[in-house]
Amino acid sequence: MLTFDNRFLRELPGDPETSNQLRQVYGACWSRVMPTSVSSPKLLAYSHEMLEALELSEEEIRSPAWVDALAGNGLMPGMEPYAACYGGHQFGHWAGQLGDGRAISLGEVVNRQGQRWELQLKGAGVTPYSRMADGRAVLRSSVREFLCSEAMHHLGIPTTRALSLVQTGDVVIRDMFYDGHPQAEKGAIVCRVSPSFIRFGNFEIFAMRDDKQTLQKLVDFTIDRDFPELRNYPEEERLAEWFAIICVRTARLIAQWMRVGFVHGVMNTDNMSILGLTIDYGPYGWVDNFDPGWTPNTTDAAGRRYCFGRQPDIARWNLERLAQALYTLKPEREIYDEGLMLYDQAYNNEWGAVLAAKFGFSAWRDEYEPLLNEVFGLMTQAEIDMTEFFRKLALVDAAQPDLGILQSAAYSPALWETFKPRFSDWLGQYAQATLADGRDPAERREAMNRVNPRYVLRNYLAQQAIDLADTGDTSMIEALMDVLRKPYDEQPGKERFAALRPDWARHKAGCSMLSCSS
Ligand SMILES: Nc1ncnc2c1ncn2[C@@H]1O[C@H](COP(=O)(O)OP(=O)(O)OP(=O)(O)O)[C@@H](O)[C@H]1O
Ligand SMILES: [Mg+2]
Repeated sequence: MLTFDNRFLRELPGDPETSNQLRQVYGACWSRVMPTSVSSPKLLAYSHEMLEALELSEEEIRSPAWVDALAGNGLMPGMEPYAACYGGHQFGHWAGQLGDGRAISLGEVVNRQGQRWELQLKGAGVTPYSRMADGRAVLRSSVREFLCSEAMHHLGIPTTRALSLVQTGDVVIRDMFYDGHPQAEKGAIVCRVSPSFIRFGNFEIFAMRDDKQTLQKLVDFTIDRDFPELRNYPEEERLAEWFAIICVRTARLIAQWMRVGFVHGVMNTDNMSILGLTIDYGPYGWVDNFDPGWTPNTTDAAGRRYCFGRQPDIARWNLERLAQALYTLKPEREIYDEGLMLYDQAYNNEWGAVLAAKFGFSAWRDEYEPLLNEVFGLMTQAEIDMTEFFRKLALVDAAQPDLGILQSAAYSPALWETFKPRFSDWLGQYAQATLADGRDPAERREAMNRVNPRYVLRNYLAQQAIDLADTGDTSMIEALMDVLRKPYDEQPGKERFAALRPDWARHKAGCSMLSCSS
């Protein structure tokens, strides 16, 4: 049996109304709301690692009572469902009240080690924050959220987690491309888990409404619950230090996304975690052929606001919005200028370290910059697979560099032929720099393989798992969970999960273009 300690609900002001009727909620951080029941829940998958963290057994999670709870059909003792109130800047514009429109928190579990894990259903029915939508999620987007949450964790990237994936037995109507062709899809619910689901937007909403009292309460609460290192910090300096920590954590997060080629797809401020975790796996994607301009999100295709290469700038822009909100409490510009400067610094340091590690250098040196810019440009023009390129680069012998090793990362034989001479020049310079660095070759290779994953959740792989799951076959979900558990290991026999995007997937929906309709 789990121990619940629902601090968010207990310590923060709430909405007195308990119906799920659509409304603007003022002066409250949450609204109590019951999940809407579903017709025939079926547990499709669960995370063993998350079970362990929660101290739950497989037997328990498979039990009818737990499956019901994970589907929104019942509650386990201690659960007190609620939806949080938040706002957000979407695509650069203030969007007003958003809130958990289809996410419903069940409560905060504290395990025997004292770790706090909030459980949250995504797709559990309408809440006061559902706006025009149905509170539900489709199987395809739920499979993607479930798999990627755990894959990111195994890659060592800060993220919200996923405990379970449940099919509801009900259909959900979605117009996937917003082109007037709505279709019935299978409904599903993911149970997400995180120490905190608080977003930048939770603070913004109160600042925008000039509700300083609630904002102050939320800030104090967040620091106390989620930033215990600041509890004994002198009160006058606490807010500044807190903002600085958020900036640094965000910088680290984004540098890690860039390291593995993860593109979030919708970096609105309501999708930015105060803890610097990856949150909201919607129209995200993994870079196949390296391209800083690539965005997986069809809604973003024209402006490319959230494309791969802009993520560091967008994160900073989002931090500026958080600063703006906190300014209403403490109007001292220096606090925020200092924090944002720390963001720039932390990002540059972290990114330098990431680049050095990816290319196998013992440390970052500014003189590497032109060399790396050159190869990034070549990779973009020649359509080179990012993941494969870095794994193969580790095999290059700096004493006798052989360009042939890298060829398997090329999508187009014709482009490879065209760019071969330039790659060859580049490889010569890179080999020189590697020799000058003087690292032991075996150590270099091993270190590179610890930061350059062999296996990532390639978009087409997730789509294959979805297509099978849609027929009732969850074997590929299992297979992917298994291989992505050790993303940096070679895993003989699993090579197919490292294969480059096949041609059929190049422009297929779900494989290179993702819709926000989920
Ligand atoms: N089907 C839906 N029903 C109700 N509200 C929705 C639905 N889809 C999205 N929303 C709400 O729209 C807002 C923005 O959507 P966004 O796509 O960022 O979120 P999301 O994918 O639902 O969730 P989260 O950020 O919780 O992972 C949020 O307030 C979200 O709760
Ligand atoms: Mg969201």
